[in-house]
Amino acid sequence: MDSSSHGPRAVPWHLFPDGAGVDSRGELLIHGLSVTELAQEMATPLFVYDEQQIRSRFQEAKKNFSGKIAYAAKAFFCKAMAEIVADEEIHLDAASMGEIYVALSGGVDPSKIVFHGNNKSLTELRFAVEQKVGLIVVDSFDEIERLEKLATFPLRVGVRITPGIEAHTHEFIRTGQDDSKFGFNVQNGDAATAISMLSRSPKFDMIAVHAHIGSQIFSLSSFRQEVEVLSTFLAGVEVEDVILGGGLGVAYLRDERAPSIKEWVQVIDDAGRRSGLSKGRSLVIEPGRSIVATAGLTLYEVGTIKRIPGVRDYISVDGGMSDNPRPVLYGSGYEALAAKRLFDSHDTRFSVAGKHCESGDVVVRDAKLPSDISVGELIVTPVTGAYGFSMSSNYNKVTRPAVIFVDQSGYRVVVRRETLEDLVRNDI
Ligand SMILES: Cc1ncc(COP(=O)(O)O)c(C=O)c1O
Ligand SMILES: N[C@@H](CCCC[NH3+])C(=O)O
Repeated sequence: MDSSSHGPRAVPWHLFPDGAGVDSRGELLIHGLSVTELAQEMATPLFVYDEQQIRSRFQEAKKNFSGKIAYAAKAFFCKAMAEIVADEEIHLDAASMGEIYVALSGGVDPSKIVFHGNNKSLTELRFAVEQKVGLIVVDSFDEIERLEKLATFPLRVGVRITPGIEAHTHEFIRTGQDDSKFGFNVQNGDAATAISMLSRSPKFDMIAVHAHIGSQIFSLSSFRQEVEVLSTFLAGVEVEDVILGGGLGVAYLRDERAPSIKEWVQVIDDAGRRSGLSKGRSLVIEPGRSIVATAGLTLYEVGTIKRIPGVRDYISVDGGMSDNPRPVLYGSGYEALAAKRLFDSHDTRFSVAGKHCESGDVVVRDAKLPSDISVGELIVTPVTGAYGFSMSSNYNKVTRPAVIFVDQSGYRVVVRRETLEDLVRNDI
């Protein structure tokens, strides 16, 4: 038996929330609550978040960064999350009217909301103006026309620019390069034109410039480069805020290590000072994934096991691409572990499949699990806190899982599990 594949030291703790622990038999605990108990009371699949960890990631950012922090709602959002954002006095990056609505429902101060989107409709823009959203980041010439119709007093706006930076990440989640649907290109002069149009118009107060180079980025030098490029581009341009987007990567796999939020913001601060970008301006960051990814995990139950000798062994769980589409969309990797016996040897290869009518519906293509994994066992996939629940669907009319927040005082349901009635609620 491979001795490195079992025992407490073989558990990839860096992929689990800070509040994770284990009992003497190797069962996963979250703030002392056993996963068996949670699964029995709440059923599976279940999204479990360590609420304290979400708060402590915000605090880490606030403590170490000289500028402002806007949480990117797209990574994970619901009323309870909006309440944390409000409570921690964090700004909010909203990418739709829906995200603004949820933010307001959770008590986020509208003046702290930054509204993004490459195709904001007139209805969405009107809603944002009526709700007195703090900043609208203009993404296109068409949007300038739309906003001119709405502005009855000088509107606080920013300009999203595409600085031409190729960040090292999956091509679908890269956004800073010239070939992008987002923002005004620096290269062809559109960015400068948009800035001067908005600065000259009496309808607008052009107070910010925004760029975002992509997501799941491990190399801090990409962010340093972003700051330097912006500093050159903005020489002589007067703005209050320079918004640098989000994008810090997180470890999903056993052997991966990502920079911490502290390391990330220190690089940005340092580059801001050295390049002069932060002189007389506030820098703003918009982290999403790095705040919530590791705080969340998913519990599944094994339903069937299919062994195909010489080919592959499958275990199928009670969720899949409807609660985590990332493996299908981006080929993203996750770890899967037997949640009630983390110390057992995880040395046998299985494909953890979902329950959807789709061969590609895989949660983990090559998971290492105990050889005697059995029907009814609980499987945990860590690091599902970002872009899992937020990108979930009802494919095959599967109901979305519940979401619970756990802290030292116990757990609370923040999103209830969808019911069958929910599936026909909007049908006429
Ligand atoms: C404009 C903007 N800001 C912030 C984010 C959040 O990025 P991440 O979750 O990678 O931190 C995104 C998504 O990538 C984005 O498009
Ligand atoms: N949804 C992507 C990230 C997109 C970032 C949004 N701009 C992911 O799961 O990795």
